[in-house]
Amino acid sequence: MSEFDLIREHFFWRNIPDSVRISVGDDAAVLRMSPGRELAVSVDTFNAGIHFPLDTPPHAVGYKALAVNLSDLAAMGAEPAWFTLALSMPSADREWVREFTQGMQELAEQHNIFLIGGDTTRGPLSITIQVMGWAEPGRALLRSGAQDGDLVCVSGTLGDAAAGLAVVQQRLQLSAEAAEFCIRRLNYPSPRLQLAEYLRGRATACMDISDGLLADLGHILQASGVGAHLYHALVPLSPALGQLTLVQRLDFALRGGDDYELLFTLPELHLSEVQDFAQRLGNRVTVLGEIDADQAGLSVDYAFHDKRSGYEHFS
Ligand SMILES: Nc1ncnc2c1ncn2[C@@H]1O[C@H](COP(=O)(O)OP(=O)(O)O)[C@@H](O)[C@H]1O
Ligand SMILES: Cc1ncc(C[n+]2csc(CCOP(=O)(O)OP(=O)(O)O)c2C)c(N)n1
Ligand SMILES: [Mg+2]
Repeated sequence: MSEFDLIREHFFWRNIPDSVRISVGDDAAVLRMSPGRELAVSVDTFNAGIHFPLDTPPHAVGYKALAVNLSDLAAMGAEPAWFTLALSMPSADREWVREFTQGMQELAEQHNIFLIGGDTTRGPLSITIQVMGWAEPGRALLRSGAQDGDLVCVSGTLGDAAAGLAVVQQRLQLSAEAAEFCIRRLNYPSPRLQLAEYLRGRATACMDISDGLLADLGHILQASGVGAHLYHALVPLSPALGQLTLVQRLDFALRGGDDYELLFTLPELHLSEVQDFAQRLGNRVTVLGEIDADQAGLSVDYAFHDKRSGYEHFS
């Protein structure tokens, strides 16, 4: 099957939204801008063997490659609009591409984001997605902005995906039920777009957790020029991790990464409304600590056995 057959079969999506004048099939997409709004843009690469195990089902690869990018739009409090897809793969495996596109399209439909173009090449399996979305002028959620006394909050539970990866890589054994839950959390992260929208105008700083809580909270603290105290007993853990030792659980939850939950700072007066809203979405929001402007960096009431704070590509 040729490159162009693949593109025609899988990447020409129907129901083109009004905002797209020219989509897949020309030299560039042409988009209708929305006056009075700001455009949020982010790109992330997803490499086989680095970002996902080689034997990950193609449906999950397509889903997650888009999910991690939608999570960046959520982290900014932006509304998804369009994305481009650069796909490199060793051969034109029609069935593989079909399942990959299905996974991606399922999530794209849920969040109203449309594929407007891309590139298809031969090479090691690698997916690069660029997402674009709308932000209200001056109201995007930034990493800077955390204030003394704000609560440090997180959505969902942490460490499930890292435990799922350890199970897939046969470094960890869990009960069949717990293993299935954690592998699902690894392969099908949920971008927290609705919660993020509610955080606009309430949270003072926000990001998504990709590299691990400690590493990513470090980015908020640095961008905001403040420190924080974190209490390890408050970290939200799913029942699936209940079978692990404390050291294992905290390692996955604090430094494992791949969570794609929201990490944000919140003035205390907004806590109960944010928690109620999260609960209505079937999610939860947990307070892990507080911002302290007089503190240098992060203090955690737990002694780690090494200095790693999260996932880092080049160390
Ligand atoms: N090669 C690059 N060229 C330009 N900017 C980059 C490059 N790599 C990363 N960045 C920028 O550095 C910042 C941090 O990147 P990253 O850690 O990938 O963020 P995230 O975890 O949100 O994906 C982002 O603003 C990103 O756009
Ligand atoms: C095979 C495999 N090894 C390791 C991981 C764990 N992992 C890979 S990348 C990553 C962090 C996120 O990736 P990055 O490229 O840093 O994303 P960004 O921070 O740019 O969003 C994690 C936790 C994985 N998911 N699969
Ligand atoms: Mg990145």
